[in-house]
Amino acid sequence: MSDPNEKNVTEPTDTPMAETASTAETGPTPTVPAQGGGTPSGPTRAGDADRAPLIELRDLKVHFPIKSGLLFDRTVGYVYAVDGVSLSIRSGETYGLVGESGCGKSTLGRGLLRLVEPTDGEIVFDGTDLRALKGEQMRQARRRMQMIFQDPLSSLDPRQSVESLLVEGLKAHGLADDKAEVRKTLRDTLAAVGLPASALSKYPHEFSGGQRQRIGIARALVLNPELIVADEPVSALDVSIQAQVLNLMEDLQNERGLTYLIIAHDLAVVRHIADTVGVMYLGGLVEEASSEDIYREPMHPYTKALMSAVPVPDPTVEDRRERILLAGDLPSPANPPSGCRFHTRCPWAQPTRCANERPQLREVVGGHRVACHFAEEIADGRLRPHEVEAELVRPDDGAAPGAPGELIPTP
Ligand SMILES: Nc1ncnc2c1ncn2[C@@H]1O[C@H](COP(=O)(O)OP(=O)(O)OP(=O)(O)O)[C@@H](O)[C@H]1O
Repeated sequence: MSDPNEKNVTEPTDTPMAETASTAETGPTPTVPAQGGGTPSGPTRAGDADRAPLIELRDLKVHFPIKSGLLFDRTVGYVYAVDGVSLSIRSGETYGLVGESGCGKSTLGRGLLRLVEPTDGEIVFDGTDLRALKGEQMRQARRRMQMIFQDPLSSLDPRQSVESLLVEGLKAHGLADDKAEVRKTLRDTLAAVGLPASALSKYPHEFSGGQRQRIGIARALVLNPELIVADEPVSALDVSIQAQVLNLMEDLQNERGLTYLIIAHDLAVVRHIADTVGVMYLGGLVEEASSEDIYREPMHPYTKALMSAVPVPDPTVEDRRERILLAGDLPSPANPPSGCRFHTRCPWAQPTRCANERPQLREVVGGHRVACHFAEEIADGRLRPHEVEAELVRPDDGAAPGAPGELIPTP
């Protein structure tokens, strides 16, 4: 094992090292055998509606108890981090989950993998209810579902070499007995993420941010999973490096038929990589559609607000488009608003119904699901926005972004 402080490494760059690696280090997939069915072979194109769901969440809830008392032995309430989410991800699909910080995205990803124990609901993975699995069965299932974390430096133990980081997972699943095979798997996995075999003897701090994330991806990949949950996989990276890592993820998906749940607060990150996008607000899914549909015509007021905050490269379009500026913070998930959770910030909220009745996620137009009582009326302009706590800036009203614009009273 090499000395972690040894400085005989070339200056890290984010250019994939595969470009300099020998051809022997590129190409083949890991040799760890797949267990169980469900892995599509060869390239897959998501958007293929005929494909069976690889994973389905049914009314998933993750509530964290709030403890009080001297010994923290009294439960005085709950943080409703995920509060009744149903979604399904087809094999080979990329599902992008977006929403403001604190809306429950990470908890959903961790709950799906049972890294936090759900309070209620079902997680059906390749036809099996994961919540019914125990011990060894759950361990076997977990090999098929891996996670990539946001900050590779904090998720990788700095005292472990890359080899040790990668072997760890294989050992945990009893797949590290055949030394020659392990060696080959590690080299192949590194090559797949664009790193040379020489990286095995190095330590995380010897790599740049993009390369560390490649190690994080290799760590997930070494077990030859079918589903990868990537929690903010590029948000710690420079913008120029983000595209490289996202392209790598896309290539790996095409080569291995991977299914992704990609969690991101940045809409631009999921726009090009996701087939389906789900928008979360305060523990619930408020909108879900194909990436194309949701970016072309967001229907839920919250999604409209999120989208309107993303700058458009064309200055003419940028100057003319409508901005919905959400005022106020996300309400506490320990004390969520009644009825529609967004009604306290919604410029289209209507008296009584929005405050009293929680809207279900329902199909409003083909494949486009929206949790809003008034989605149709908002879409066709029958309902106009008004000022509640949000401010609407209309084009041509001379108002600078951030200033209140012309307000249209509710009829
Ligand atoms: N272990 C925990 N115990 C108590 N509350 C928690 C725990 N984990 C998360 N929460 C709370 O659950 C809510 C949702 O958090 P979560 O991290 O899932 O949101 P997020 O959308 O992923 O945001 P971020 O991008 O900031 O992580 C937050 O209010 C958070 O404080």
